Amino acid sequence: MADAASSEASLRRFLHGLPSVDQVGADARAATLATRSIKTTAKEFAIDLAISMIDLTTLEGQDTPGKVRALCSKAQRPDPTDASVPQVAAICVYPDLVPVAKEALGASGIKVASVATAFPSGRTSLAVKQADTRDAVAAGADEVDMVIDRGAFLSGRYGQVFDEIVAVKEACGRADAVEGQGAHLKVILETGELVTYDNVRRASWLAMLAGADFIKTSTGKVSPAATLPVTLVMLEAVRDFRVATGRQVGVKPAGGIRTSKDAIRYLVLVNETAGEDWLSPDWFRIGASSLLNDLLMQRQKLKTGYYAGPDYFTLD
Ligand SMILES: O=C[C@H](O)COP(=O)(O)O
Repeated sequence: MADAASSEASLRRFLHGLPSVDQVGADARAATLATRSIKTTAKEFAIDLAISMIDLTTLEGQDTPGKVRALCSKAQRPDPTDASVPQVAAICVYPDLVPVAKEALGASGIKVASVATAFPSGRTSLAVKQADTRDAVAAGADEVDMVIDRGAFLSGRYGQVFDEIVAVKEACGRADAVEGQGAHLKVILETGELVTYDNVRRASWLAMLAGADFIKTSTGKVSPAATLPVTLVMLEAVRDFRVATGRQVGVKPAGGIRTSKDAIRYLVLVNETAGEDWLSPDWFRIGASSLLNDLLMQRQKLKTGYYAGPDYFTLD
């Protein structure tokens, strides 16, 4: 395994030596798991678990400190009338808004995740990507969501992608942290641009070999974003990577996940593919800008028997 990362040629040999993904099989398995029904009690549990796994995201050019502060209050008390609703896992913002989120979240325990490395395209020099990352971490980001260079990956320049991830991981280190305790690094594969499931599997392994703490499907800016079959392939990769190396890596589908039904399908997929060890916000996140309200509505329906309607909750 250590050999795999030692040179461009061995990296290529290793990645192309991974078993091919059975695309029809992956699609069929994801579709079958998506039809699995769960009991009401399990649904209540699943909704709260899904809320606790959300990276509540705003990544718009028009974002303002005020919007981020509102999102941070929502992250801490998703339903102000019901203190039993769990808080979300993290707030995900652009780097310049990290200080605002950090201050608003205080000691809540909610993480601040920052996109970096010229998100969403990733098209800039490595020096600028590292500076972008260092800035976000210096401003207090607990987690960094970087994008890989899809152009380099699709051209087969795996060593370049590997080295960039290693360099960004280094930039995640904090001056005041013990070695190995910098910001957590989520590596966005942008699977909607990777063309094949084999590429998704290779990119997952490449990112993990280079030191990713999480692998993430998408920026949310490219279609298709997260899908169940692609997430299935990534969950198989983290499962197999742990068997091979003993190191556990998390998974984050992001983009286009808007309903409780979708969120629960992802949880079933995690349970059936990687296993229970991944069913926690430490190892599975859902990147979403507008999923939370639907989860709150379904939660209230389960508890009271009626829907409160979207106007009852503050905007996502
Ligand atoms: O990382 C999260 C995505 O950017 C959010 O995408 P979404 O707006 O489709 O939920």
